Amino acid sequence: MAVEIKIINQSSNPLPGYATTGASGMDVRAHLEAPVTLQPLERVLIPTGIFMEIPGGYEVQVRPRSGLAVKQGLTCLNTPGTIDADYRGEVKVILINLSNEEQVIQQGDRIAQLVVQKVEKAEWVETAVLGETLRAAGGFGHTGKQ
Ligand SMILES: O=c1ccn([C@H]2C[C@H](O)[C@@H](COP(=O)(O)OP(=O)(O)OP(=O)(O)O)O2)c(=O)[nH]1
Ligand SMILES: [Mg+2]
Repeated sequence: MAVEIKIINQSSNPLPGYATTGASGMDVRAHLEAPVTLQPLERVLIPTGIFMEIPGGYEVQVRPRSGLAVKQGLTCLNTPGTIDADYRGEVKVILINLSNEEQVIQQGDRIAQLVVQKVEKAEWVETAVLGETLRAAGGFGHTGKQ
């Protein structure tokens, strides 16, 4: 499926891109004038230098990269981040350091991945009665119990 995304890259970074032909997400890079250091449990808003025009009916999700998570304890705090189709500001990534050591983000580091998704819009239809199911109101780990 082809989705047109307009990206204005103000940095010297390459455009976000799929690392392999089968990749779901395009890796996106930090756009920094100086390295950013995160103390344990510190969160920071990292600019990417990119702005985009997402077609109506789509969104872009900002997701963490597993390599950063397992090696450095860095993840996106609000995962998946939502880039709305009508957003024209700079895409930013909220990173948090969940390791117990200081972590440094350098200019050009691949900090997250962008996934283009179709968005369905729903309308509420008010009703007094909901359809019955076996699960009913059970949730939050209620299955599999004796
Ligand atoms: O990881 C993210 C999440 C959001 N945004 C930008 C694009 C998005 O369209 C806008 C608003 O995001 P969201 O709806 O998640 O935040 P909010 O707290 O509800 O803010 P708003 O009231 O502006 O919608 O912020 C990012 O750049 N990165
Ligand atoms: Mg919002």
